[in-house]
Amino acid sequence: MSQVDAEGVVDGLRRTYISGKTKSYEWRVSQLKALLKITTHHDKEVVEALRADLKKPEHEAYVHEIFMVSNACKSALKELHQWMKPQKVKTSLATYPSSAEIVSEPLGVVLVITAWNYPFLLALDPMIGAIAAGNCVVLKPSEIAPATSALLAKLLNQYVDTSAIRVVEGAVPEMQALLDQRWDKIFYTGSSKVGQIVLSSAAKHLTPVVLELGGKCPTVVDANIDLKVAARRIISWKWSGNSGQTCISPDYIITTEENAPKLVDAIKCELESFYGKDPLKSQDMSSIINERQFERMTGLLDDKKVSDKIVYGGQSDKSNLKIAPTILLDVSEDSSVMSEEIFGPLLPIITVGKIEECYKIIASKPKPLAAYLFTNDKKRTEEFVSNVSAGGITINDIALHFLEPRLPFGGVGESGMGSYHGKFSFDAFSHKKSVLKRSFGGEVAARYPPYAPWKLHFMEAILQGDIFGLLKAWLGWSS
Ligand SMILES: NC(=O)c1ccc[n+]([C@@H]2O[C@H](COP(=O)([O-])OP(=O)(O)OC[C@H]3O[C@@H](n4cnc5c(N)ncnc54)[C@H](O)[C@@H]3O)[C@@H](O)[C@H]2O)c1
Repeated sequence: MSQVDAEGVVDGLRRTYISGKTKSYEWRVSQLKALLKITTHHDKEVVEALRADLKKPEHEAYVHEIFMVSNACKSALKELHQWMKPQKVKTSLATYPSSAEIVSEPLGVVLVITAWNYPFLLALDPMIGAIAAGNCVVLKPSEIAPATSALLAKLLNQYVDTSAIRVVEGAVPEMQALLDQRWDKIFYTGSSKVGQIVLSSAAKHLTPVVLELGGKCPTVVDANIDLKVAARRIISWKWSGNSGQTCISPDYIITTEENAPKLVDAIKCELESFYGKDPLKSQDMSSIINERQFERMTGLLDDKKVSDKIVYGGQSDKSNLKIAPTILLDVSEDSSVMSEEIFGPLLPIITVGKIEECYKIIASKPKPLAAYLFTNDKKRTEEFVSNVSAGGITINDIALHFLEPRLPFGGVGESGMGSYHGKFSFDAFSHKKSVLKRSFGGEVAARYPPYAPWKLHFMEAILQGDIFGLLKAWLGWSS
């Protein structure tokens, strides 16, 4: 796509937006229903595309992507009317007599850029918010998941109103052409490195952004818990979560020296019950997305600082781009596996004397997208929630805050800015317009010149909502 093509796409959408078509409730509902149809009429094709891109098991394709998109559509369809309603707010003495409301208005023409790891979900989930809020949208899927990118382009062209919703496939040149345009919002999911490129391009036009980035998500495992349940839940969003290629997968574990061997045994035992003795042959685990990521992952294991720390797994099969679930015990803090986001099937365990030492380790790294704690101790839970700054937290499970549509999903610090899901998606793509209405009554002479001391006292009392002060000023008393 050339610069001129990108300009053409945006100009076309801007004309549609100005026509006012996308603002109506009916248009929004029709487009959300079209997205829902994609999930119900073409689910098998989506499963096939995800298998081609990631060897994603059918179960994960449905649970982590297709059902998530259809649920988000259904909940937007159910709640849209309510979301669109102006929200009445109380007014103060300063504006008396008046009424006030917050009106949600669409932003205009928005760009949604997505990552490859959940290429169906991460494309359509933000789009649901953008459409519900009444915007025109360009979707740029990830070229690194080409089968899903092509399917999204085909299905969206077939189902949605292409005068308002467009898909632009491609890689860096297409991204650059798109980023050179003026947008009313950019919603980006991906790495921090590209997030910086997006943010600096957006700055040229003062375009607001949502950045959904990654980071190293810590998982703290306390003593005296049900280790079998904890192990199963950790596995479910580490290896069963796209082979660890998930932004909210546990990146590393912190536990006590005493607890570590028991935890390792529990994870090993559950891994074997899930994937058998030769996990490389299991059909229930995704592959690594491509050779570049495969080499990066095996490179992390070849690091001298970690190669003798493998206590489970470590096998790989380049021809199938598979890496076995791998546990590393007591890796050094300055190894690459502990300094960069792993985003794959390796799980380092850091041991400490006392569990409270976890706070220092977590705080020594950039703020993560998610943090997890397994404990039976209520005080420890409160302490963790108060001490750990993260995009979101789940206690005694992994990633479940992501599934809860009434919770905002997003990062903090280096893990991102802004949030979405449910009503938060609608809000992410809306401007909250303040509207105050008055009649011609309620004139107050103190507002206007010629100014006088009593007028100043009067205005001070009005702005502070001080009725007694108002009376004093009115009657000419000074304090
Ligand atoms: N917060 C979340 O919801 C979330 C979800 C999934 C992934 N992630 C994060 O995303 C990262 C992995 O995703 P990724 O590798 O697809 O990200 P990426 O940043 O490489 O790619 C994302 C998008 O940026 C484009 N892009 C790539 N290089 C570019 C460049 N030089 N200039 C302009 N555009 C470019 C790609 O075409 C793609 O559409 C991980 O860090 C992960 O934690 C975050």
